[in-house]
Amino acid sequence: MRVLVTGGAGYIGSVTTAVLLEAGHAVTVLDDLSTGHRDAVPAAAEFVQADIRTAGNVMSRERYDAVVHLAARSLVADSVADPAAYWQANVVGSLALADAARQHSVPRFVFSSTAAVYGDPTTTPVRETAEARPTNPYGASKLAVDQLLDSYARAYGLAAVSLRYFNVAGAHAGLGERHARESHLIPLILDVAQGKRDHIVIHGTDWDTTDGTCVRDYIHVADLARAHLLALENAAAGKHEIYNLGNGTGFSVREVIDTARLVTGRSIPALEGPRRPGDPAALVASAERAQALLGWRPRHPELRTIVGDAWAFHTAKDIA
Ligand SMILES: NC(=O)c1ccc[n+]([C@@H]2O[C@H](COP(=O)([O-])OP(=O)(O)OC[C@H]3O[C@@H](n4cnc5c(N)ncnc54)[C@H](O)[C@@H]3O)[C@@H](O)[C@H]2O)c1
Ligand SMILES: O=c1ccn([C@@H]2O[C@H](COP(=O)(O)OP(=O)(O)O[C@H]3O[C@H](CO)[C@H](O)[C@H](O)[C@H]3O)[C@@H](O)[C@H]2O)c(=O)[nH]1
Repeated sequence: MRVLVTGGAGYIGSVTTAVLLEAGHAVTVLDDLSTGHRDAVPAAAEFVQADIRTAGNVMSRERYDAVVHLAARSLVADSVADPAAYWQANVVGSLALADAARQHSVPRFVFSSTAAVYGDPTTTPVRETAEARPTNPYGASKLAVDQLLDSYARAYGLAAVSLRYFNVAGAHAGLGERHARESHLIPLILDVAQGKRDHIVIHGTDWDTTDGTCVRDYIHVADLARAHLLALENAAAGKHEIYNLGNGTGFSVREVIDTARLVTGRSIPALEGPRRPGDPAALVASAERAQALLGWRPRHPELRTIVGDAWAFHTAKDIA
């Protein structure tokens, strides 16, 4: 397939591009480089620096079999402070992209949705049938696009898939997480291990969890990228499928810090801070649907491997 990957210069998009290329697909990356890096785009991919709202230009030059849409603004706290930017980039941008795909008869569309659409779920592990009640504009903007794709599949025959990622971490093929403004737990912990930050602040120790800190389901970025490949290959015309993607095991913030201490052999000082507004106590995926319908099986489910691969990338990027 010839695939247009939006956000392919970003963390998950670059790894997904690498995995699509490894599988023999041809890839064009469309990215405005707002948070991504030109040197993260695998050499075998074509690169176009542009906003998703202008994707029609790229589609009029070449026929695509699929769009894999990862480009977005994705910082929860940011979305609370500046919701207009999130509705604009994530909803207006995705609408323009979906309309361009429709106009240019691109049959398949795979979208990066998020566990954040579930808000603070009442049952765990979270299935796709759980009620979607996002607690911030970021999650709401992603849910709006899920709904948009659902209606486009029904009305226009689009083969659409929303992949609801839980907490993505790790590295693959020399590609990993390097955001100028980092908010994610694992890269921040590894910065502390490297001595770039003095300590990690634990956001709340009074949650209703085993050790009082928040619990999350960490998924290896290579496993997630493979899910995109399977989603593309299994997408069916006129249908919108939703898949939760995680390992089905939750780790507390303290457990993640302990794992990073083991993996890195560094002490990693941790301070206890207040809760971060908008955080749910626990988010653990049921990925049974992806396993049953896509045949997806995580190859790297161990937290130690996920943190170890992130650490290898984290240390290598300084040498390069
Ligand atoms: N990282 C996670 O744990 C996680 C979890 C759930 C969902 N997601 C979703 O996965 C996707 C990728 O996340 P990531 O962590 O790789 O983020 P990232 O910031 O590393 O990548 C996003 C990429 O999109 C590009 N981009 C942003 N707005 C654009 C626009 N208007 N036009 C063109 N390009 C644009 C950026 O330059 C960047 O390269 C996002 O949609 C995010 O919401 C991420
Ligand atoms: O310095 C930190 C950073 C994070 N945390 C805690 O670590 C856990 C993980 O936090 P992340 O910021 O790494 O990720 P989130 O769980 O906030 O992820 C949410 O936001 C992501 C986008 O940023 C994805 O969309 C994801 O699906 C959604 O659940 C949370 O309990 C958070 O409070 C800390 O204790 N200290």
